[in-house]
Amino acid sequence: MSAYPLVADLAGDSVLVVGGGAVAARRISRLLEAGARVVLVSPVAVSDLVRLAQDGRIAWIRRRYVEGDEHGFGYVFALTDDPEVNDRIAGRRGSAPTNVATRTSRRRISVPAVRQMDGVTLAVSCQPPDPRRSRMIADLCLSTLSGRLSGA
Ligand SMILES: C[C@@]1(CC(=O)O)C2=NC(=C\c3[nH]c(c(CCC(=O)O)c3CC(=O)O)Cc3[nH]c(c(CC(=O)O)c3CCC(=O)O)/C=C3\N/C(=C\2)[C@@H](CCC(=O)O)[C@]3(C)CC(=O)O)/[C@H]1CCC(=O)O
Ligand SMILES: NC(=O)c1ccc[n+]([C@@H]2O[C@H](COP(=O)([O-])OP(=O)(O)OC[C@H]3O[C@@H](n4cnc5c(N)ncnc54)[C@H](O)[C@@H]3O)[C@@H](O)[C@H]2O)c1
Repeated sequence: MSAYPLVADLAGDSVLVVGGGAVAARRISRLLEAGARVVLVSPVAVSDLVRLAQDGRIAWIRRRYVEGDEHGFGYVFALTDDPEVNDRIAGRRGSAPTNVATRTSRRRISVPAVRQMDGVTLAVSCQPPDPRRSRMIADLCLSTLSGRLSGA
């Protein structure tokens, strides 16, 4: 894939996240910071997500994904540990841009390694995906820029 980077304004947008593991917790934390309304579909969730649901910060539908759940959402995150389920969600005809956590040819949007400081967002992504390299480069950029950004 030749990537086309975008910066999205998700404030007030409804986003569906399927799967409630560590990857979902990471994605949802950033989605909430961006002001998105998160609906989680998952039979089980990690403790951070259970707490967010208890506090009313996300809506948690406590069951497995059912075909059609993605209807009406602007963005979808298929983050279960079952690549077949994730691919099925991403492959639905007419569905919203979908992020897939497992290896796939159906990932329409990708999540970069992100670092933020002084109102600047750094986002690093590799094609093909190489999360460790992305993380390493993002950290390197951050330490290089540290203390040098204000006023720049
Ligand atoms: C940057 C970061 C952002 C984030 O996730 O928040 C991120 N992965 C992170 C961590 C991480 N990822 C993985 C591990 C486990 C061990 C390891 O390998 O180290 C860990 C470590 C951990 O979890 O701690 C394994 C893994 N990742 C992907 C696959 C499937 C594949 O390769 O297709 C597999 C194998 C799964 C399998 O076995 O099936 C795919 C993707 N991971 C991406 C992003 C996107 C491409 C980024 C790029 O452009 O390079 C993409 C395409 C997903 C997407 O877009 O959703 C974050 C660093 C956080 C930071 O420091 O900022
Ligand atoms: N993209 C990335 O950055 C990245 C990083 C690490 C791991 N991974 C891969 O992504 C997947 C998810 O990682 P994780 O650590 O969050 O996994 P996890 O096993 O902790 O969580 C998976 C979640 O999916 C839920 N689930 C399973 N089947 C479901 C279904 N049919 N409908 C709804 N929910 C369902 C489970 O209840 C669980 O909450 C793993 O397969 C892992 O290999 C991706």
